[in-house]
Amino acid sequence: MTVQTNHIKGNGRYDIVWEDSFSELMGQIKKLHLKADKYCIVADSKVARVYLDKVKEILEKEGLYVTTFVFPEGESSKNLQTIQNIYTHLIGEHFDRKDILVALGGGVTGDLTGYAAATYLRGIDFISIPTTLLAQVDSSIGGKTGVDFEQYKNMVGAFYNPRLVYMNLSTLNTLSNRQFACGMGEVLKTGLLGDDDLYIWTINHMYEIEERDHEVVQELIRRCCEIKKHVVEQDPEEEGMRAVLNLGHTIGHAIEKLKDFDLTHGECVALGTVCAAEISHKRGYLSTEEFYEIRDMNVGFNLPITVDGINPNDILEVSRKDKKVEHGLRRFILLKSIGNAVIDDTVTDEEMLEAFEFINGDRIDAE
Ligand SMILES: NC(=O)c1ccc[n+]([C@@H]2O[C@H](COP(=O)([O-])OP(=O)(O)OC[C@H]3O[C@@H](n4cnc5c(N)ncnc54)[C@H](O)[C@@H]3O)[C@@H](O)[C@H]2O)c1
Ligand SMILES: O=C(O)C(=O)C[C@@H](O)[C@H](O)[C@H](O)COP(=O)(O)O
Ligand SMILES: [Zn+2]
Repeated sequence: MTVQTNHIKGNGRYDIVWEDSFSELMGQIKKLHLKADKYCIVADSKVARVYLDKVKEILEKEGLYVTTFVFPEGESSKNLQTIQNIYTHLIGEHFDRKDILVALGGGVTGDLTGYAAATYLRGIDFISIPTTLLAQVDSSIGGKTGVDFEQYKNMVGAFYNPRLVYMNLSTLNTLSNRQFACGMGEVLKTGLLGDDDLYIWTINHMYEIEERDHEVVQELIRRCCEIKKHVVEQDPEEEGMRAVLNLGHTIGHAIEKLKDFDLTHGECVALGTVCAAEISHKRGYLSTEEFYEIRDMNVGFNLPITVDGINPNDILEVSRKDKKVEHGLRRFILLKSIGNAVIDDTVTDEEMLEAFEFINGDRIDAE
């Protein structure tokens, strides 16, 4: 599948390749006719232990010079300090504008590597090898790169596309159940915002997904990629409708920050999606059955339905600093129906507080 986003600075066109091993990686890279002398593979400490040597060996077999940059795993590394460390490494290795970064890992690695690629020497090429479900269904596509700043999510970044997205689906075999569930948070979001058929198909295949049935997971990833491609090709730099991909993220990002990144991104998105569905239900867009089904799907896919230790007023405060705030108004993503998300800037503080109460574990525990 090829993503075509012509008017993004950098490279707007790239192939997304799904394979079950790394065996086709070099062939795909050769197709790009890159003029690089050097490759730097960026990976977090956990992914490095499992996959770094394999990918390095594949590149080195072609006589390429390969260096590696490994950072401590986790969201707490997604910051400007790690970006600076990448620059220092690249300068030390004399990387020039023809040389290549390779993001090997999950969304954190992709966001960091993409941003380093967008900014080092005003932009060098990068290749993405996503290894988490979340990265394969969402973050490796669409060119959003960046880092957190003062723990505010993705506050600094750039739209910058890779030259190639190479998915080796067998890497999911080593993913923990919690990280697999994290990816499911974005999968459920994707169906809800853009494809009711995918949403229903996902529910109907809950058992096979839980078992990580190869065929089913492969189809799941392809379908999510199709939807994301469709959205980002229409609005590559989020001037309008791309914001629907942010379903669940207004409250989700606030929870992520307020919980000091103890919850995964996908868990927070899943909680935020319940809140968005609650507001959509109160407004009469979703039926009571639809709302409760959305909430209960979190349970079905090992995602939370409550969070504790958060002052609801802090949700309001943090979400006022959301990137989607325009002219002081929060832009919220609501569900007009299953599979049809809309941007709405009329959601009030009261609606948000009421929705949060639905997932507020402190309140629910006290009952
Ligand atoms: N750019 C985008 O469009 C976009 C979209 C969605 C999310 N994101 C960002 O992505 C990040 C979340 O991504 P994530 O959930 O992949 O987190 P992550 O990159 O931190 O990976 C999660 C964990 O899984 C481990 N891991 C990765 N691949 C593995 C494998 N194959 N086997 C075993 N362990 C493996 C990692 O070491 C890490 O501990 C957040 O920062 C979020 O903001 C970005
Ligand atoms: O690609 C997009 O656009 C998305 O919104 C996908 C989200 O899942 C992702 O978490 C993204 O990083 C959020 O973007 P942000 O601009 O709200 O930080
Ligand atoms: Zn997300």
